[in-house]
Amino acid sequence: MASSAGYNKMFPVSWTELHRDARALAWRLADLGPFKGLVAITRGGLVPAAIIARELNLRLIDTVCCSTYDRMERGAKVELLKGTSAENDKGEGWLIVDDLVDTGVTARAVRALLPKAHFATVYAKPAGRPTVDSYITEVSQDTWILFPWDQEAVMAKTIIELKGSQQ
Ligand SMILES: O=P(O)(O)OC[C@H]1O[C@H](OP(=O)(O)OP(=O)(O)O)[C@H](O)[C@@H]1O
Ligand code: HPA
Ligand SMILES: [Mg+2]
Repeated sequence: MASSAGYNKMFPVSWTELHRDARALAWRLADLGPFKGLVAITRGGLVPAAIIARELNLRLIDTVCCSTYDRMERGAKVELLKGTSAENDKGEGWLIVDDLVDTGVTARAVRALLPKAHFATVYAKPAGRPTVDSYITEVSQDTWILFPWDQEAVMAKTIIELKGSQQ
């Protein structure tokens, strides 16, 4: 059964902010390498991975393909759709990149495949924080991080309309 984690705040992230935060993560990772290559966790890890690979001059990029959430609903388990050749050496010397860690279930599943890799996310929530090695920005557990690829421009409600809908 799917479970909803009770998100009641939105933290919208723009393309510019995501680029800045991914570059800040790359600065931190630059002192921890060199890495053999980078494993991006699809799909959310793909954009930060491209930015970080550029900054660290990594050309060897692989993916672990998995699916945990359907929109804002968490599924019963992490579905692993594709692994990586980095598993041959348990991920030693590899960098894993994802957009965020929330509950940590995705990170734990990928760590089981690549226990020796360095796991980095741009954003982290408290429950998942212990499962990653590096991150840049922490947000509270009841916050949904709204990535730029999940946003569209719409006409905002006025304050009077918003107040009216609360009455
Ligand atoms: O810490 P967790 O509770 O496991 O949540 C974090 C994971 O959930 C999201 O992926 P999602 O399954 O939504 O797929 P997507 O990357 O394709 O959007 C996000 O990109 C992380 O990979
Ligand atoms: O806060 C989030 N934002 C986007 N995707 C997610 N997947 C788990 N938590 C989140
Ligand atoms: Mg993901």
